[in-house]
Amino acid sequence: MSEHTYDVIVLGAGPVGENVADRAVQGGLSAAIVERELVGGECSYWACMPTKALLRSAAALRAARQLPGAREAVTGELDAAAVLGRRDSFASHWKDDGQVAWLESAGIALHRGQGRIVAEKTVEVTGADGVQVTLRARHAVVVATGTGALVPDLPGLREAAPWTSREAAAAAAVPGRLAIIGGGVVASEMATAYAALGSTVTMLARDGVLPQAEPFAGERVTEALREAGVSVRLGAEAASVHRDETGTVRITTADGGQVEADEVLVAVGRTPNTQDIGLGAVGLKPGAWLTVDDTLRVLGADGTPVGDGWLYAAGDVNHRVLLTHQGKYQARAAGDVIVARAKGEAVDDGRWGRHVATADERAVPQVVFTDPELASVGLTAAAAEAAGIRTRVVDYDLGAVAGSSLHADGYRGHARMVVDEDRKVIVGFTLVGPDTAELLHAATIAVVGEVPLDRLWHAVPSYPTISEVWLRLLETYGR
Ligand SMILES: Cc1cc2nc3c(=O)[nH]c(=O)nc-3n(C[C@H](O)[C@H](O)[C@H](O)COP(=O)(O)OP(=O)(O)OC[C@H]3O[C@@H](n4cnc5c(N)ncnc54)[C@H](O)[C@@H]3O)c2cc1C
Ligand SMILES: NC(=O)c1ccc[n+]([C@@H]2O[C@H](COP(=O)([O-])OP(=O)(O)OC[C@H]3O[C@@H](n4cnc5c(N)ncnc54)[C@H](O)[C@@H]3O)[C@@H](O)[C@H]2O)c1
Repeated sequence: MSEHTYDVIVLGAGPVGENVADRAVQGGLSAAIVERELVGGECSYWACMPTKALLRSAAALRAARQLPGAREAVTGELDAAAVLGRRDSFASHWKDDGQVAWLESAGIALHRGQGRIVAEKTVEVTGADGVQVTLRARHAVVVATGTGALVPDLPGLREAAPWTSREAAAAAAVPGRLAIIGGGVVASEMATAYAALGSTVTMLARDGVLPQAEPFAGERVTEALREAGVSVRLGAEAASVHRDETGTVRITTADGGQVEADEVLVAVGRTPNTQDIGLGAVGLKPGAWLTVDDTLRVLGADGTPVGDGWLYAAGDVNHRVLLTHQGKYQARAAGDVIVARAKGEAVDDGRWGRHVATADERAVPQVVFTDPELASVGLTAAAAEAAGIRTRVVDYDLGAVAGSSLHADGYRGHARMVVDEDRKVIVGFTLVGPDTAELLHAATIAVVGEVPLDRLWHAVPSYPTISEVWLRLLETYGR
């Protein structure tokens, strides 16, 4: 068995693993990455990129149809085959040559195969051909193995060969009827996409639509999905699933109802890829989420770093935030702190320090690419109150802003800012409305920068943009 030694070994070449390795190399260390499927991970081939490609053309068509002049120029229907074709190219046709070339240019070694931790700072890689290689780390091993779709133990579900987010993202054809179990982010985005592509979509949203968001956002998205022809069944719970010999899937709901479909998508959350990575060798439970400290070191059952602190976990697998951008943010902190510790340099682990992922706690931005989009950062009003913050909630009708009415006829949307009354800073901001995604970063800066409200009066939004909602919210709050 061949052996190699590197300063840092990263398990998983998703967006997070790639970024940890890159930071380590940029800091002067050597790094290797282990990948069992495609370099680029879930995000590139089965998640962020292909799903957003599935959604984008329909959003552009809707935008054109809301404007006289443009509307008349758009006479046809959405070309589903062309959308799927564009999606294929955004998934790089499920080939990772481009990302492998990037790894090479970044000076990161690649070992293909399943990586398992077999001892302290030691990883064994088993290639598809069964050949094993041993990798030893001088300083750190980083687990960035991400997640897979959670398939619940519903009678008949597995036998019915359900779609997970992977099949929904990579489908070669649009099913006539699509049933979706779940009401979260994947369910809402895929209901939006497939309804636009021509499927008859039924959504069984047991816990509501986008229940983690501000309630007005979930309500508006529900309304829009229904306007788009989706049957949204709030509170409906799938009890059993059966696919018959003709291929038709029948879902029986807890209240005895039935839904028929050609495919059923299960979108009820994620499970960590930690089942077969050797966690038992370091006293951790296989299949569990990895708990980390603020510098992303994995903690054992006693709450202290595993070993002398050589094991790190970043991205989805640590369950802090399951978003690519936030995982990459953790990766920058983890890569840099590994370098600092390796060189004996000071660790900057205070709040908002270089080596911690402080924003994970209360300043996470997210865009849900439904139509209308939901863009949010920080805490909802309910979460802020639950955290003991004395809040004031300020709402504004996004459609009443001059820039919105210019943007699209009949523009509908809503904005909310949640103010910490003791500190007079914004702790949460939510926008729901067409094309709000690109407005979000201003709010992220305000939340992370803890910009005082009285200073925000001097941040003047351009006229006539949708961003003028900032001024309207401040006026509603009062000076
Ligand atoms: C349908 C869908 C859409 C999404 N859209 C967005 C979006 O628009 N924006 C956003 O920010 N987030 C989105 N997300 C979330 C995003 O995909 C994840 O947060 C992100 O992929 C996490 O990156 P990661 O590197 O931690 O893990 P992953 O991307 O899952 O990468 C982990 C890698 O590790 C490899 N691996 C696992 N185990 C081993 C092992 N033992 N040995 C070797 N290799 C291993 C895997 O093959 C994989 O390549 C979406 C998720 C889904 C499901
Ligand atoms: N645009 C984006 O940022 C984007 C897009 C897609 C996914 N993601 C991320 O990927 C992750 C996974 O998304 P997801 O939609 O699978 O998870 P999720 O946590 O967003 O939603 C899962 C939903 O399923 C419900 N649920 C759980 N068990 C159920 C059951 N047995 N029956 C019916 N409903 C059940 C939950 O109440 C929840 O609302 C999320 O953390 C999300 O942030 C992000």
